[in-house]
Amino acid sequence: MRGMYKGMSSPMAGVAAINGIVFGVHGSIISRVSDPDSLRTHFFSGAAAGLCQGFVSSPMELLKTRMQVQTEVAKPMVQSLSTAAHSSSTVANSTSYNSPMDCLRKIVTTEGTRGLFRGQAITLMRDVPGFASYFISYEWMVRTFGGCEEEASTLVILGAGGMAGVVSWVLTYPIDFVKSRIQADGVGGINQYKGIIHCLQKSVAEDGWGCLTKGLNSAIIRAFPTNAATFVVVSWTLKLLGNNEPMEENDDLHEVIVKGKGDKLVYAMESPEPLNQTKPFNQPSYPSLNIDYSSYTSFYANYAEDTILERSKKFMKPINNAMRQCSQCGSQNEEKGEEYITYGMGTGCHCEDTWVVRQEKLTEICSSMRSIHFDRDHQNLSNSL
Ligand SMILES: NC(=[NH2+])NCCC[C@H](N)C(=O)O
Repeated sequence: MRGMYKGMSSPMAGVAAINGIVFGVHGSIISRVSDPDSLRTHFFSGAAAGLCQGFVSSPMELLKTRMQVQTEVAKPMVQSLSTAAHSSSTVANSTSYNSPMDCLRKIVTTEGTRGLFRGQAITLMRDVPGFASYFISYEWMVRTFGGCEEEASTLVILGAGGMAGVVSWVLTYPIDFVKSRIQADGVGGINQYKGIIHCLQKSVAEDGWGCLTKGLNSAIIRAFPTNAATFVVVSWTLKLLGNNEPMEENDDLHEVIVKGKGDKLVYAMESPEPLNQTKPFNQPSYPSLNIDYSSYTSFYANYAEDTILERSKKFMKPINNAMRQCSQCGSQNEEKGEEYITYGMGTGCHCEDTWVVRQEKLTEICSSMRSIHFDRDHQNLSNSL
């Protein structure tokens, strides 16, 4: 049994490093852009993640490919020569590797440092679209089948992650095939292919178009479970680290304001109507808050309402949690953040006390948002604030 896991440690370290880059780059782009929830954002941050990891995965896959082809080509040769010429430097240098490190050393000595980047361009050609399609399809599936990422069940994440891997490999497999041939070529400086196009032409001429999907089945069988597990581990880890927990109110406020969403949220929170209905801006929803809506009109005219809703949902969580239990009658309110936003601050509980606390909170939050907004953009709002 142990033999089946031989040589596992270096690929394992490699996969960890690559996934670290992939999810690190993707996640940090998502958290910095103004529309983190759009599928387009996931597409482009996936592409960027694919680009960054490509510089690590290409040399690593080169070593893997070289280690694998030597088993097919060189080992019998080495074995048959083992008594006579095992020490012969030509054979040892060009074809037989004891370990990935040994392989790396031999590539550098025979092909130079540049040799390590054989197949670099085509790896990027595979991985930029590969990871763009990976993330956009994952995101799309999670939303379609599981509501939103924070609510999606493990089963949905497993399915969406697995399918994202499959989709990305089906789309990029022919490129991967050419990449593998290019990386297997050039051992000891002898080149069969002059470049990507030449390799493609030669392969198709010799083996037919069908060769471009050779091995696709095994790639799919590998991709589903690997990527299902990857996404589950990533989402569990983020949860453990508290990424999806409602943030401290002020952190959340800060985030929202720094990203320039404060004004939108003020509106989102103060609007008692569903945001997708048109509401006359100059009618106060909460007279006690004394907000002059007339000055808001120019601001809200251009807002993408789904963005407001998405952002607000997250923002409302802490408030929601704070308000969930009515302090007067002790009843639990089950509303989701979305409802608070869509229907203003209305809840199932109409206790006077709940209402007062809620309104105080709202006033407090609105005013801190407004004062910061005021700093950012005095021309328009200064009079009303
Ligand atoms: N074609 C791609 N590169 N797709 C991205 C999927 C990457 C994923 N870690 C896998 O190896 O399955």
